[in-house]
Amino acid sequence: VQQVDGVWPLPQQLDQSADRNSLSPQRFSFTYGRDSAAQTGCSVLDAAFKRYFSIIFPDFTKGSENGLQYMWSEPQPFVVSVSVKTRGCDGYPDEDSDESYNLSVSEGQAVLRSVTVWGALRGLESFSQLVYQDDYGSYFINKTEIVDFPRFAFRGLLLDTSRHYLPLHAILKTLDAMAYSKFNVFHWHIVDDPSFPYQSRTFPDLSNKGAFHPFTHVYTQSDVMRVIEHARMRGIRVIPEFDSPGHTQSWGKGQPNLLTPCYKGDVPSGSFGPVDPTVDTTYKFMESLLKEVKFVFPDSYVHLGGDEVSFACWQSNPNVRTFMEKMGFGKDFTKLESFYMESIMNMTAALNRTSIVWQDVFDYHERIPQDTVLEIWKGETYQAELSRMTKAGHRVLLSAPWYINHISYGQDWRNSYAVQPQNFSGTEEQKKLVIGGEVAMWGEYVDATNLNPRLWPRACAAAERLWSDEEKTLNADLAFPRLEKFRCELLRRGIQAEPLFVGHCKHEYD
Ligand SMILES: CC(=O)N[C@H]1NC[C@H](CO)[C@H](O)[C@@H]1O
Repeated sequence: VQQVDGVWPLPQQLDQSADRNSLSPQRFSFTYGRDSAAQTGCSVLDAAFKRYFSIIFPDFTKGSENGLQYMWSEPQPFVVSVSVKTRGCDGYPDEDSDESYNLSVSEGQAVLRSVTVWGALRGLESFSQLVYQDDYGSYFINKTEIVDFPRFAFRGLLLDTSRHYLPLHAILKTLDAMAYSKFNVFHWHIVDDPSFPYQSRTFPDLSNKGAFHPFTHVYTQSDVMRVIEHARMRGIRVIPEFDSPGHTQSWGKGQPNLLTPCYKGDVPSGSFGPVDPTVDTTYKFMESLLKEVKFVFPDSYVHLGGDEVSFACWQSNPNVRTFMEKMGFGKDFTKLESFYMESIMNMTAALNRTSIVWQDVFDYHERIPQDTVLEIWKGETYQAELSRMTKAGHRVLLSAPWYINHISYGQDWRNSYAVQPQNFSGTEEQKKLVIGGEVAMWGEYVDATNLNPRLWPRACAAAERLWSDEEKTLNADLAFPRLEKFRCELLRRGIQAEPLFVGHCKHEYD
């Protein structure tokens, strides 16, 4: 059995030898190193030990001697000893979490050392990918040395639960698959024009009237807490996005007088536009909503949106025009958008949260708090945008070339793989302001029936770009066999990942 270079994304340093050890589930265990700051009782790692045991040995349940019969030798014990420098088992991963780890696999044992439990999770994932089976089902692992850490700190994946509702299990399964590729941020684009599935405790009518259905197509507070905890156990941050002032049609169903009434001539047309930025009630509403978001979502970042605001409705409304005059904005509606966005970014800062906004906010030359992160999504000229934004001293996230809701025939993972997020004209300081990137799976044509095959393994290409060393991962042809193997591993783990090209897997999806 020739073992293909075994870990996706590629570790910074991976040395594998041909020496192989047999493993037997009966004699395999994860333990805490004597010098580990985390010991039994560490919620994140106790759960990870169980989870990875069943990932590695899916057909074996502890204590059932009906495991694989050994014809020729008494199984050797194999112990994985995990040592973590700082405890922090009950907290949340954040932008500064150290995810580095070292893994040394030798005869009968593996030693995994990391600074935090989040790094230990990354090491356990790599360890799990090193184990393989021969045709008789016996388990093996080769002698291996790994020194690893992520190239970028922010490695995100966006799901849109407004264009189509995604059942909770689909979100949890996506978090599982994200962890397999070492993604560490779940960008939950939770509401938008078509539906408002988030069940707000402050404004219950938002989902009562704005969801596709008030009972079956909502995320209750306990659903949201389950997502956050499931993510935490995998070292994944959850960053919610409440996108405004555009993309808010569903908000108007449950919150009267929030949206701008559009006019036809000098009478309301009956349709509504972006949030009405001219009335105080709007800012009172947004402040209450953001206060709730702060208490429900522990991450110190919140995404405020700010994309695709159409000015036509504002323009048609006489009250808005009066407001523009009063404020001295003249006919420039980007000034009105800026006024609104600056207000809610300042509200967010006052709530001790850092905001992320789409690039439109920057493109409108708005006054943006220096620590606000800008997310690039417009495909045409993202390199120029990277230069402009980092020149202005902002941290940026690159998503534009990773809008994988766009599909085509053939191996389009190669386009994602070819992206170089720091390949733009700028100083080294500017390059450092690229904190990472994000794969987007917008939901116009996606729901639980096609989410997984559309996401996986195509998202894995960006995962390697965001984790691995740039120089060692320049060649998609060299990556292909590794990604093919990883795709088969995803199938074995129950992720319905579509094929990259012609071929087969030992464990086909069933
Ligand atoms: C920031 C952003 O991407 N805004 C919109 N742009 C097109 C997308 C589909 O590709 C979605 O409709 C999304 O809501």
